[in-house]
Amino acid sequence: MTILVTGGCGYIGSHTVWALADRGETVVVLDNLSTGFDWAIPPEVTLVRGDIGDATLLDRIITTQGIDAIIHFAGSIIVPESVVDPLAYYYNNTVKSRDLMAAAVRNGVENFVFSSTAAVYGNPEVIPVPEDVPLRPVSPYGSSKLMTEIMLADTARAHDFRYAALRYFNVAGADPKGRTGQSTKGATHLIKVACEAHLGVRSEIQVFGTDYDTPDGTGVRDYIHVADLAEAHVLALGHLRATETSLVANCGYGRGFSVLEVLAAVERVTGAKLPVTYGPRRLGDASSIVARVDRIHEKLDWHPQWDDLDTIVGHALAWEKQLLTKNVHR
Ligand SMILES: NC(=O)c1ccc[n+]([C@@H]2O[C@H](COP(=O)([O-])OP(=O)(O)OC[C@H]3O[C@@H](n4cnc5c(N)ncnc54)[C@H](O)[C@@H]3O)[C@@H](O)[C@H]2O)c1
Ligand SMILES: O=c1ccn([C@@H]2O[C@H](COP(=O)(O)OP(=O)(O)O[C@H]3O[C@H](CO)[C@@H](O)[C@H](O)[C@H]3O)[C@@H](O)[C@H]2O)c(=O)[nH]1
Repeated sequence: MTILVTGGCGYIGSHTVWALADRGETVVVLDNLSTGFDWAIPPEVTLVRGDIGDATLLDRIITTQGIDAIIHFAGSIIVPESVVDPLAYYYNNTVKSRDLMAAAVRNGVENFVFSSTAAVYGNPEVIPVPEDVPLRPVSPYGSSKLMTEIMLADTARAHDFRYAALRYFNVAGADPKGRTGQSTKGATHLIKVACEAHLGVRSEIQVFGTDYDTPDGTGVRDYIHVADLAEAHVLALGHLRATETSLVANCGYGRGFSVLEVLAAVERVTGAKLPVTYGPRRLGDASSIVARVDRIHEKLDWHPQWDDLDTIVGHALAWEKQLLTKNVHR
């Protein structure tokens, strides 16, 4: 049984590929390296450089490699970019996910794990937000992922096909063993940007909006360590194989931190003041999103190991220092 991991050279994908390899699973990665890195995965894992929209390539990989499951990370991930160029997001995230699902159905692949997002909730009325509230995304990015979830549910009703849609909240940190991390150039994620600002890779970090309806006026998010998220994928795949039932689950810790609390954690971990400026709200940003997490604990028996903001920041910072010496963006 071989697992096809799309987007496996990216941030979350590479952590999951390492986690699968650590457990002796056989993995094939399909990645077009638009934002991923070939060195981010274990050397023994097969990498096919190509696009998830390439039906011929998908048929060839699935039939020649004996694929029984797909974990689908490949996609475009920047919320404000999706506001500026929505059709690019619907193409890469929605249209091409449809192509990948069609290849799965055509070739009899019955297990499909999908990277969904807290962005499907928009500005939820209930916080922590459970999975079964009405979904009202506030960005094309969130809509592109919701449309994929809808296609997955319809496909599972029509075919021998089951899926896990994992709704990630804010993913941060890096492999505790230092084998991979978030390496994207020009990343927009708060903890990575703050670590870059600390190391002088950026001149400053700007707080986007101080007038939200939150305790300190800045956006609140549920930050989850990427290694715990990778483990959730391993468990979700086990769930699909063992129970043959689909699952939609939030992936977070169930508690929120504001932007200012995160920046304070970075200052605590580094022992240095950050160069902070204050600006307007960013396009497409929700005010506050925190996960309700009963379901993932109950269905997957998930036991997070790294639920601590300072630990997440520490691992992110250690990786950022490695990136400086690797000089990957030269
Ligand atoms: N990072 C987060 O906080 C977060 C939160 C929620 C959901 N997600 C979702 O998780 C998934 C992975 O995100 P990430 O942070 O690792 O991003 P990433 O940009 O590091 O990884 C995406 C990977 O997919 C590849 N890719 C993109 N389009 C492709 C295509 N058409 N064909 C083949 N490969 C393609 C890229 O080269 C890259 O390796 C995405 O689907 C994203 O929407 C991320
Ligand atoms: O330089 C920065 C970067 C971010 N923020 C704020 O920090 C918070 C978190 O922002 P960011 O780290 O960019 O994450 P989100 O915009 O919340 O989106 C992430 O988390 C979503 C799930 O909630 C995923 O779907 C997206 O892919 C992923 O980019 C938000 O309030 C931002 O406004 C700043 O103030 N300054």
